[in-house]
Amino acid sequence: MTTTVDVTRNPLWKKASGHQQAIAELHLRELFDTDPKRGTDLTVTAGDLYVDYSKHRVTRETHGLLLDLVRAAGVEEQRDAVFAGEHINVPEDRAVLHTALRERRGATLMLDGQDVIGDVHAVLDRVGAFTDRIRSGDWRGATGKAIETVVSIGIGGSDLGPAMVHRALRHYADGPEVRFVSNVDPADLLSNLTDLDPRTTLFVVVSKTFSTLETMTNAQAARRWLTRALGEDAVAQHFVAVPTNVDLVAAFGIDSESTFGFWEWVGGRHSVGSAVGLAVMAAIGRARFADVLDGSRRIDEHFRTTPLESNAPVLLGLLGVWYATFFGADSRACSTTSASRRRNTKRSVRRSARVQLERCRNCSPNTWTTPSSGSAPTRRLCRRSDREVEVSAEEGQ
Ligand SMILES: O=P(O)(O)OC[C@H]1O[C@H](O)[C@H](O)[C@@H](O)[C@@H]1O
Repeated sequence: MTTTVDVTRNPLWKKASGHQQAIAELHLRELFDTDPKRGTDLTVTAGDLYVDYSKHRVTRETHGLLLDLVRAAGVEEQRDAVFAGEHINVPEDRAVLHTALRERRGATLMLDGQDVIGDVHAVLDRVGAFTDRIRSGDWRGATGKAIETVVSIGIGGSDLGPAMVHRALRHYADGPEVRFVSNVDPADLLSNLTDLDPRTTLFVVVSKTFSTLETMTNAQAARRWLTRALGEDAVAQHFVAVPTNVDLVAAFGIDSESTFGFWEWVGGRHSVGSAVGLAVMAAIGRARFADVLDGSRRIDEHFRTTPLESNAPVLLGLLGVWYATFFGADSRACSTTSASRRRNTKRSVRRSARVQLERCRNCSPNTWTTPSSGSAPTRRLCRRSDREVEVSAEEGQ
């Protein structure tokens, strides 16, 4: 059973707050002058990732203090509870097992009497076989034409994961074109359909409940667009479903053979490793999709087994808490490096902490990301915000 600890009542919290006040005005240059080895020591590796947090506003003392807080908060126990399939989603009384989606074939994890890993691979195999058929042109639409475009309809957790992964991996895409529709404003669907041919279009309706208003409204509109051109019988060849609630799918007219389930114990964007990622698999192929799952598993293993001191997800999470809560930086800008990004960093680093918080007000900052460091929104955020902004840089290719 997992318990929640109010770490803000721990004396360590006050200590961290005092420490923040002591170092808040220090320039990064001073931090390097007093600790020249921080550039190599305040770094960790996780799989292929090299994480350098030496340019952040932390010292070795900050590192130690924050890790003490992590231990006091019981993060290690909570982490182990995640991997063990305990019901850490307390309000919904559910396990949170996205890690099971990338477990190796043959591993075992029993959840409520059911072998979760066996189920995961059975569905991945079906999705793989289906997307192979789409990619090879073996799966035909109602008029006998191969599928050229896959339109994934979903919202929230049933859209964000696949849309993000597809965007990140678009340079590996060698299958049908993939588009994502989530907005209930009909303009979103219509603008995506306007240049498509119903004869070569396949819709993937992704919805855990298969009853979300936005998704079902868009799915019904897409169905009308298709059946107006090809007739009711075409639905079976042009629609597939990714639900947990299989019963509602049949009523929509989607075949059970074209229904790829997922589970109550996975939620949000992390479900992309399941059948929710079907459109991504269609775009990049099952082998590359398996590579994504392998990489995710390596990070899971790192998170599960690496001591907290050099545990990348823990340290990056702590940086978020450090800035958001102790510096009052309620926004985080992530950007690739370049001269203009460096200017933003300097400006942000110069900015002194304006808000001192005694208690956790905002443990999770808003994250602003941009593929190009020259991006106007991030620049504007840094220049106009009267709050601290955490700037993290990702080295461009
Ligand atoms: O997958 P669905 O049941 O269609 O739900 C899709 C989304 O609906 C809402 O936006 C919820 O806030 C999200 O948490 C959920 O991911």
